[in-house]
Amino acid sequence: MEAAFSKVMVVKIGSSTVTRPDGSVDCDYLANLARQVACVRAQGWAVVIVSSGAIACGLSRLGIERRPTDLPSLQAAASVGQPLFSAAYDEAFAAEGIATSLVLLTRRDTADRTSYLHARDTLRRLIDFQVVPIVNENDTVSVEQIKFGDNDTLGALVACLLGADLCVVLSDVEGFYDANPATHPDARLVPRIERIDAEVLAAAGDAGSSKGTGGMVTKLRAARALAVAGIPLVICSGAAADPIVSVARGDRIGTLFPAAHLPHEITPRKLWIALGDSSKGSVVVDEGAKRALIERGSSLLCVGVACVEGRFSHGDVVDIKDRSGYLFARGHVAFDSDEVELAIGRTREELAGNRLLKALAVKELVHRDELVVFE
Ligand SMILES: Nc1ncnc2c1ncn2[C@@H]1O[C@H](COP(=O)(O)OP(=O)(O)O)[C@@H](O)[C@H]1O
Ligand SMILES: N[C@@H](CCC(=O)OP(=O)(O)O)C(=O)O
Repeated sequence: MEAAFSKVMVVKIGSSTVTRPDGSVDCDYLANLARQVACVRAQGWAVVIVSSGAIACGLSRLGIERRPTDLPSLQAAASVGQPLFSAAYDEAFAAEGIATSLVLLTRRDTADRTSYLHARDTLRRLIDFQVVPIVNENDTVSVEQIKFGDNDTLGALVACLLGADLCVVLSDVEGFYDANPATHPDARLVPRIERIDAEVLAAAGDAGSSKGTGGMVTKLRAARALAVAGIPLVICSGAAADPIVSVARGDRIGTLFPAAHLPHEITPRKLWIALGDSSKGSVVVDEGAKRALIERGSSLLCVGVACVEGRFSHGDVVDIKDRSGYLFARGHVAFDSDEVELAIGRTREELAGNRLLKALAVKELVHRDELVVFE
């Protein structure tokens, strides 16, 4: 089949944007969305949509006004809402002559590299078939501890998976503000963020509505992974006039997070490490280790560890933070947390001189090939 598209855009749409205040599917919004997608497709963009809203829609259909807090109720609501959503998407896009498909993913799928690559191949083939895939988390079977929970991470993951050219997050705010606008009425929109540092992260708050789940925190985490992946991200209001068409045209709306120009190459496998699985704990490192990872692209050794948080096992993904709690890297660990704790406070020589602890001195805790640095 002849390639119909030259670029790929992933559009993430939040629950508040795509549902009415009562939680039902906003069919007028979907009709407008389909028209915009048809417009950018005609300009060569393949579009993949990551849409939230199944839970809100299911609760509305079940007549449940207050969002439950227990997982089975939310999962049951998603099971009711997802087919309603899929049907509404299909109808809206069919009016533009566009076929849609449903792709439901869980962390379990994306944490496993083989399943992750299969998801990529399927999405690519759907694009070849000129279908607009509608992606969501498979909430009905997701297990709490390993849920994406928010679709911002899932959107970034899909964009990285496809090596997208652009990711757009349609939210219920105009973009990223220098403080949470829900609690700071004088907060100002920031049109462009070159680097997501600790100060920027500190300005991000939780979701402002009862429907949204991630707020700005998860959007910024997604933005960091996208930046290292070389994929620009725009966060803008889903209620703006034709936001997808505007962003595709290069209009300055919302907040742009441009792609980072890193000195080191980031492989697809590293992007999978950044986003595929949830972290099982954290490793807090000293300044020397932080510099070695960022400036020299070194592996992380146990001697650089100040403390560990949570319990993790060999092969798990962990967050890597500095002493102030600033998360700057992620990677697969080669030791269990109990083993790492044995190394804390000991010099490399002490470890090397101890028959039982020697491995902690010589083997990397996180090998550079298993490490993704967000700086
Ligand atoms: N610094 C910030 N800038 C903008 N919005 C913020 C910020 N901090 C927290 N928020 C909140 O994040 C919300 C958007 O995230 P969320 O509720 O998850 O919506 P969505 O469903 O669009 O993903 C905003 O409505 C706002 O209340
Ligand atoms: N997977 C969930 C979406 C999770 C969620 O609420 O995300 P968001 O509205 O983007 O903050 C659903 O479809 O209801």
